[in-house]
Parts: sequence; structure tokens; C-alpha cells
Amino acid sequence: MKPPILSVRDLVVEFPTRRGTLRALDHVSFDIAEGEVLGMVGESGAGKSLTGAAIIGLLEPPGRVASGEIWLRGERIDNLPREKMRRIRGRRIGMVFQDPLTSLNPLYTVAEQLIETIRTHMDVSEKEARKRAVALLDRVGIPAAARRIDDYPHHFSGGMRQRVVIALALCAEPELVIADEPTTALDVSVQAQIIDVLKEICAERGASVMLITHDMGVIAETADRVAVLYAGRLAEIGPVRDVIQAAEHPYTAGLMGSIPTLTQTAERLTQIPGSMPRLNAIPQGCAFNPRCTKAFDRCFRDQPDLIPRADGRQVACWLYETAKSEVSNG
Ligand SMILES: Nc1ncnc2c1ncn2[C@@H]1O[C@H](COP(=O)(O)OP(=O)(O)OP(=O)(O)O)[C@@H](O)[C@H]1O
Repeated sequence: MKPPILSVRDLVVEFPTRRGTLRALDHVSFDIAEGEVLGMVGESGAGKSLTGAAIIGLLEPPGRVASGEIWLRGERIDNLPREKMRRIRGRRIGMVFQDPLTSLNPLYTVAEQLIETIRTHMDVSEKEARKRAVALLDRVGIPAAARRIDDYPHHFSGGMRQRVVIALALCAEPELVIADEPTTALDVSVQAQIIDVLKEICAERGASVMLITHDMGVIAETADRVAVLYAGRLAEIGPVRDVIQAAEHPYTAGLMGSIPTLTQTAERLTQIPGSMPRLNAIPQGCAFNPRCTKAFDRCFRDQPDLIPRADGRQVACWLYETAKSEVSNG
């Protein structure tokens, strides 16, 4: 079996504060295989963006990786010097953020930005870089790309601008694209088209995608596997089809209830009562226990870990603990 493109091992991200250290990511581990789309889902504040930022080495201080390892195709990248990491960003890992203005500089034309990025990472002439840039803009669905390439970002609509950002993220042909809520700011009708184009191009090139979203519906339509994050810990990981058919973690089941179907309106969707705990008030045992209708004594006492299974799924929930580990864990 091929090694994963990305391997995150026991990632711990902390914020030192005057009142003590807050742990925002707690031993998060997952892999992304070559060509795979991994969806990372969870409520606001679960730690999705921090996971992406830690992978690309752009955690904002005072946030820091306290422990754990991040590997890109077998090479450890969490401890690289800043300059080396800068070369990995853009070249080997492309990034798409929710707000196109994070990625695009309003003072330069799209051509200038694409050509510069291509030439920073690849040894090609200006003419060749422009040719590639036009072809990519065309591929992401910008009409009259050969002409529009000389426009400034503000000349494009929100949806078109996000297509430009996708072109920018993909122009140096990265192996992995991290897309953090790439369509949240856009009209629902445009969202699916943008995700589709990102997914299609990555599939053509064999690139992997980590798609961060709070929207289980987007994951259901797009991802191969899903990782569910709750209060900085992974609750469940597995193939999307299996998880959708039978979510095991009660939190995942709650998220599934929030996917609209043709017969449901948004108002009638199941919502999980309560809210995610603050980082300084994570309850003892399973962090989901105050909201869980199935919690029993052990859930209030011990924190469950993800348990790898033969079918590729992992669930961190005492409901699925076997009698054997119950005995060995006392
Ligand atoms: N500078 C900071 N100091 C303390 N805590 C922080 C800081 N920055 C982020 N956090 C905490 O880290 C947690 C994870 O934040 P993150 O942005 O990754 O969540 P998210 O799941 O991506 O949510 P959203 O969908 O709202 O972006 C949050 O609880 C947040 O309060």
C-alpha cells in the first residue's frame, strides 16, 4: 500500500493564557491517502481551522504545536525551518480559504499573481507561466480567461474570485490542497459548482484534498472519508458512505440529522441540544457527555480514544468499547 500523502500523529495545539494553558487540539491523528478527499467537519470552534493551520505551519502565535508529528509523503514537516516550510506551502500544499481576499492581493492583477506563484515554484519562462495560468483559469471556469487574466481581483464576482483562488492554489501543482470553508461566503447555488471544480481538477491530477467545513451536506456530496472533530478531539473517522448510512458516535449521528433532504426544510432539521464546551471548561470523561442522550457512567469518568477497526472506521465512544478493553482499562 502507498504511504499516505499526509499523516498527522497525536497533534496537540495549545494556547498559553494568563489563566493557564488551553488545549485546542488534543492528540488528533489521521491520514490522507493519495487522491483522497478527506472532509473534516465539526461545529464552530471545534478546531478545524487550527488543524489546517498547524499542517501548513501557519498557526498564529501564541498558538503552538505542543507535541505530535506531521508528515508529508514520508517527510516530517512540523519541525522544518521557516524557509523550507515556505517552499512547501504553495508548491506541495495548496490552500483555499473562505475569504478570497486572504489569498489575493487587491493591488496586483490576477495574471501577475498567478505568474509570480508559478515562477516562484517552477522553472518556467514568463510566457509559459502565462500560458499555464490562462489554461488553469479556463479550467476553473472563468469565461474569456485570456482577457480576464489581466483584471484585478475586485473586477470579479465573489464566486468567480473564489475560482481564481482555486487556480492560485493549484497553479504550482500541489500534491495536497487544504480548503477551509471554501464556499461558506457564497450563494448556495454557486457553492456546489466551486467544490465540484476543485474536486475534479484534484482528481485529474491525483492530488489529495482536505476539505474543512461545518456542513455535513457538503461532506456527504464531496468527500471519500470524513473526520468528525468535537472540542479539539476526533470523535469518529470513516468512509463517508458508511458513516452516513450508520453514524456511530452520537455526535456524528446528531450532525447527520442536520443535513437537509428534499423533504425537509431547514427549520425541521434535528439540532443537537446544547453547545460545545469552551476550552477552559471541557468536562471530565467524554467532552460530548453533557449533550449525549446515550451517556452512561463511564462516559463521565474516562475520556474515550479512537479505536481503529478492521473496516477502516474509528470511533471514540464508550458505546463501542469491547468487553476486552473494558477489562484491560479497569
Ligand atoms: N489566540 C487564541 N487564544 C485562545 N484560544 C484560541 C485562540 N485562537 C483560537 N482559539 C480557540 O481554538 C479553538 C479552535 O478554533 P478553530 O478556529 O480551529 O475552530 P473551527 O472549528 O475552525 O471553527 P470555525 O468554523 O468557527 O472557524 C476555538 O475554541 C478557539 O476559541
